[in-house]
Amino acid sequence: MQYHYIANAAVASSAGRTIAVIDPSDGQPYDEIQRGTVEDIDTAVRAAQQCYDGVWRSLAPAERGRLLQRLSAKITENADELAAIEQRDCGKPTRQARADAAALARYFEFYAGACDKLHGETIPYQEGFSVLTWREPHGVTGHIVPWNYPMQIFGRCVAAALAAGNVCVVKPSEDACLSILRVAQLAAEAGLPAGAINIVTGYGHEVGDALARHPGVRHISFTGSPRIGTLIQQAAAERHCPVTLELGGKSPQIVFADADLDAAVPVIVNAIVQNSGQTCSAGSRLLIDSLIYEPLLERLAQAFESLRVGPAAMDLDLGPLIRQSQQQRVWDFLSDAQVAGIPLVAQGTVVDEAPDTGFYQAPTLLRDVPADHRLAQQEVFGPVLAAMPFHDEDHAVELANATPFGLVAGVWTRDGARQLRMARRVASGQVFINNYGAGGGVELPFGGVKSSGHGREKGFEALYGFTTLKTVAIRHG
Ligand SMILES: NC(=O)C1=CN([C@@H]2O[C@H](COP(=O)(O)OP(=O)(O)OC[C@H]3O[C@@H](n4cnc5c(N)ncnc54)[C@H](O)[C@@H]3O)[C@@H](O)[C@H]2O)C=CC1
Ligand SMILES: O=Cc1ccc(S(=O)(=O)O)cc1
Repeated sequence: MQYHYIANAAVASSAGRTIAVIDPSDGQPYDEIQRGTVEDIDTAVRAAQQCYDGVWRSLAPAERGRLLQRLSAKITENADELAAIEQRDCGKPTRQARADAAALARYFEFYAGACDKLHGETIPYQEGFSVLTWREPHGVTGHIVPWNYPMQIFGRCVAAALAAGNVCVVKPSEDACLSILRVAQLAAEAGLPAGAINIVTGYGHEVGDALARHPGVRHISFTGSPRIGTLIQQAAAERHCPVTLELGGKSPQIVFADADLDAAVPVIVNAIVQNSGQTCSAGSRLLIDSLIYEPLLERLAQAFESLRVGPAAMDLDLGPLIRQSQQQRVWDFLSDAQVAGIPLVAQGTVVDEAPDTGFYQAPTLLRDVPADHRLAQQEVFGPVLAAMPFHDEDHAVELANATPFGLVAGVWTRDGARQLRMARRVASGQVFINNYGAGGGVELPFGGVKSSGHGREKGFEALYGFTTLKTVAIRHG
């Protein structure tokens, strides 16, 4: 049985109700989490505020940094255990689960080093004045985390919020929260004071909504679907609370005829199969120069056909999807493709060892997908790559920008001038030239434009979102 983690202690739901934890590799329940309540959120926010007022706000930034560094070391010491928890909870192949644990440690390491480097400015103003700015924390920050990368997304927002001097209340996904509960225990072992990190589990419409509405929460960071992002922003707007929204995308990989295809093919494949396509920054649209359309599709077909899907512990190319409804969502997209006559180029294989009760989906390559079809417009959040041809650079830009989203783009060309032109013209928060990273390194600011959200996570930039700027104007004499 798992409990909320509030003020460095395990706490049961005030309603005494629980939710089953399902292993996506076989669809069977194996644990229970607390089904939190509005009262549980209130308890957590109060604990956080007490920590902020009592200890956290008066800690020297360098001391905050030491605590975060200690937590990073604890995560590294316990990385195998954390990876094993995440693997079973989310269905991640071993390599991915280990990479996520390493990234979590790296978030705390990076932001530990940033605590004492976040400063304001002095501003030349008028004779007789000194003007300075201070970057002040919001206080209690709320974090609503999805199920696709629980450790990584927890790390990227909570480490930055703490580094900026805030305390955190976290609502992980009801579909995957076990690793986050364990990290909160490690934080206590690392010496973080009671109330600095508080975790309340439960359903989004119950505890997520309560967190977004709580008057004591002064900033919300949310990663998830555009529909829920809108609800969060509306709830926060009631009390003018700032929000950071990371809402996924329909990110294009744009391949010109002069591209190095040997380099591009494995990266294009990985960008859609990593985490079974359940990645906000998945490269889910493939725009191909018509001059190389057929040969590139042939190479990709071979690559897709070699991919194997199976139980997470088998550490194959792909594990299962997170839950049955996500599997159904992918099936619905694929059956729409069939009805629309969109050609299926290639699929990988679900291995015989995969139980029928698990949530498996073979990676699928589709071609000639019309730019206005929902497969080219909406996030599938599964391993489905939609390819389409373009005839020149303007057409490539037009297609790249023809969705409601704008999170990440990949551009493959050897032409230096075109690299820069494309980077300017594509509407997205990140552009990768001749590479593609699922969000890139910890150092690189990450976030979207249009329906992909607003605000930036990661890098130094994230710290600005977790602070508010105070201007102090002193008149002398
Ligand atoms: N950008 C990203 O990384 C993610 C995008 N998605 C997209 O969303 C689709 C649906 O997945 P879901 O799990 O349903 O995403 P979701 O947006 O419902 O869930 C994300 C988080 O929000 C919480 N939540 C749900 N309703 C809420 C509410 N009314 N108030 C406050 N919090 C709430 C959930 O409990 C979870 O912690 C996916 O197929 C994918 O397209 C989902 C997860 C992550
Ligand atoms: O799903 C969105 C997502 C998850 C992880 C990352 S990264 O690992 O920080 O690159 C980026 C986007």
